[in-house]
Amino acid sequence: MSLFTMKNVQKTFAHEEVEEQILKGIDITLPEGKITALTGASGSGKSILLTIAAGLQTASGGQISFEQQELTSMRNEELRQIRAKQFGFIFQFAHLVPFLTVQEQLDLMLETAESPLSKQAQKKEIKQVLELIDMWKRKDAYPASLSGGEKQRVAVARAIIHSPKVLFADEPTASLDSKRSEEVMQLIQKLSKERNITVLMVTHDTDMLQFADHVVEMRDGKIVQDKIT
Ligand SMILES: Nc1ncnc2c1ncn2[C@@H]1O[C@H](COP(=O)(O)OP(=O)(O)OP(=O)(O)O)[C@@H](O)[C@H]1O
Repeated sequence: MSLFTMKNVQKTFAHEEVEEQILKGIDITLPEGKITALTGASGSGKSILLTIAAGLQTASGGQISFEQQELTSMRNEELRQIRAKQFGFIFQFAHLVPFLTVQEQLDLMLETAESPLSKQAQKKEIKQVLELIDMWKRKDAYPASLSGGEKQRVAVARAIIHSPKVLFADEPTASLDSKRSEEVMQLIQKLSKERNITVLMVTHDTDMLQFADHVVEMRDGKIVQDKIT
């Protein structure tokens, strides 16, 4: 049994009397501990699929299973617990909390995820992760004083500090230049390998596909290519 699978996922939106099918039966299995990139033309349904997979939006049909649990038939509270503890999120913009320091951003994440670690172990983990992303020296800095690349590195650290099993990333490099984009992707790749995190990432940037182990191309709400690289 795979860690995370989607079967015949559908999404329909109703505009006035007309129904529009945005996702037309998507089947994807995420290889465990690897990076799956979801790519394809604008409007093909990539972001909708990512938000549905992450339990942030409901599907109109189909099944999504994580560790043999059916996310699509789960109650809201159960789903919220899984999202908070087992999933991590990165978006196009870092969305750091402006009045918290770098270190406090990670503290807050551990608290939100109800980390089972002792306070001392949490401190150690934060230090280790900030060293890993080369931001320990900026631990007391506020987001306003960080560069775009630094902010996104902190966002990556925040997304994995609670050791999620699955990381969902929606265009994580879209706000960065090509050098910073590569740095952020190298970081995601390294963390995914070291911590056995399964990653589902939406990207329209073909240069970022070199970091993926599995590439799924979408067109018009369907999968047109599914390739393990
Ligand atoms: N709430 C909604 N109601 C109706 N249609 C929607 C809604 N949300 C998204 N859509 C439509 O669903 C389609 C797929 O959107 P989605 O954001 O998933 O595309 P995408 O492949 O991620 O595109 P991009 O690369 O431009 O971000 C689009 O045509 C969009 O307009």
